[in-house]
Amino acid sequence: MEVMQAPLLEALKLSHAYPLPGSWLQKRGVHEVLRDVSLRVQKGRTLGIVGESGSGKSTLCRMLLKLEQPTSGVVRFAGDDMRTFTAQQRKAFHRDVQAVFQDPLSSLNPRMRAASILAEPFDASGIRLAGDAGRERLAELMKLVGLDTALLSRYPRQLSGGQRQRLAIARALATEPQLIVADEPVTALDVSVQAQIMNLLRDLQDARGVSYVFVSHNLSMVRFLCHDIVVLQSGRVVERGAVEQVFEDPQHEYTQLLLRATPVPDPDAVWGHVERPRPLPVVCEEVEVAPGHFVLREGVAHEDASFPAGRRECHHECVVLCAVVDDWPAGYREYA
Ligand SMILES: Nc1ncnc2c1ncn2[C@@H]1O[C@H](COP(=O)(O)OP(=O)(O)OP(=O)(O)O)[C@@H](O)[C@H]1O
Repeated sequence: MEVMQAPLLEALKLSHAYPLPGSWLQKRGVHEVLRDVSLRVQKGRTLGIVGESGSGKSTLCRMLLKLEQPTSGVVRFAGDDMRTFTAQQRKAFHRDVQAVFQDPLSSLNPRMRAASILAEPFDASGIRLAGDAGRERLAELMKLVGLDTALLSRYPRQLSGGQRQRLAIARALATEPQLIVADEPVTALDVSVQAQIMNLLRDLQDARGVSYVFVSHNLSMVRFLCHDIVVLQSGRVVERGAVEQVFEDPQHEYTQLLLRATPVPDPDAVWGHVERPRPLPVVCEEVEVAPGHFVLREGVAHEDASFPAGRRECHHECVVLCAVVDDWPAGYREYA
């Protein structure tokens, strides 16, 4: 049985398909990106989403952030179905759920100084920041993410990559959100800065009880930060459960493959080998192999009109993470 604590955010059987080029008029052909994805984010906990490039992680994040509509399925925040949000619920949602993306240069307005970037979420929530109290609030945010207040007058391009991502995190924290969806927040950073940002995220969670959805290719980081994990292959959840349980006893061969490709601090290990996962069977069903630990297994065939006719296997280019770990920073062992 799954732990029955009311989730902060819940996705139920989310599917998403993009129309193939030229298909609007002809009404045929879709690129199915996600299929029947279910997940839960608990209060004060972190859910990791992993999977190869193109498996649908960012699309899933956009749907959780209400930036994109699923083709079918439901997302609930604090028990409320996003499809039927009132204007007031929508406003509260955009205050309570924030995002941090991979590339802060493209997510931060290049024409705004750091102070205006941090003040923006307050404006959007109708909170007036003025005078000393306003300056103090911005200084508090900067301090929270370990940035010097002198940087408030800088433009994003005048900050280092690590400083920019700290600023993006500060902006996400401005409205005191309950959930931050972080889509590969450290991937674009120098490896030595990655550990600092990972520690910052964890400290912020300890201090503020914020929940995270954390997307990463790096399973060591997922193990460091996340409590629960969802493994995506070709847009389907092949395994989900508590991080420790899934890492200690991975049941799906794709999860096993990802874990084999994860760097471990073993100087004798040979890295750089790429293993390709087998395509998912056409018919699958989710099985609970241990309490709260779910695995996608080959299921019994049945007619499914919504599935593109003739499709037999995943059409993504499935390339598994290839870990080249010559230059791991000294802090790496903290993740292991
Ligand atoms: N707007 C779009 N229109 C059509 N196809 C799209 C669109 N956005 C994404 N896709 C396709 O959906 C699939 C999933 O993309 P997505 O970006 O969600 O994957 P991902 O797991 O986040 O990949 P990565 O790890 O490389 O960021 C890909 O095949 C991608 O080409």
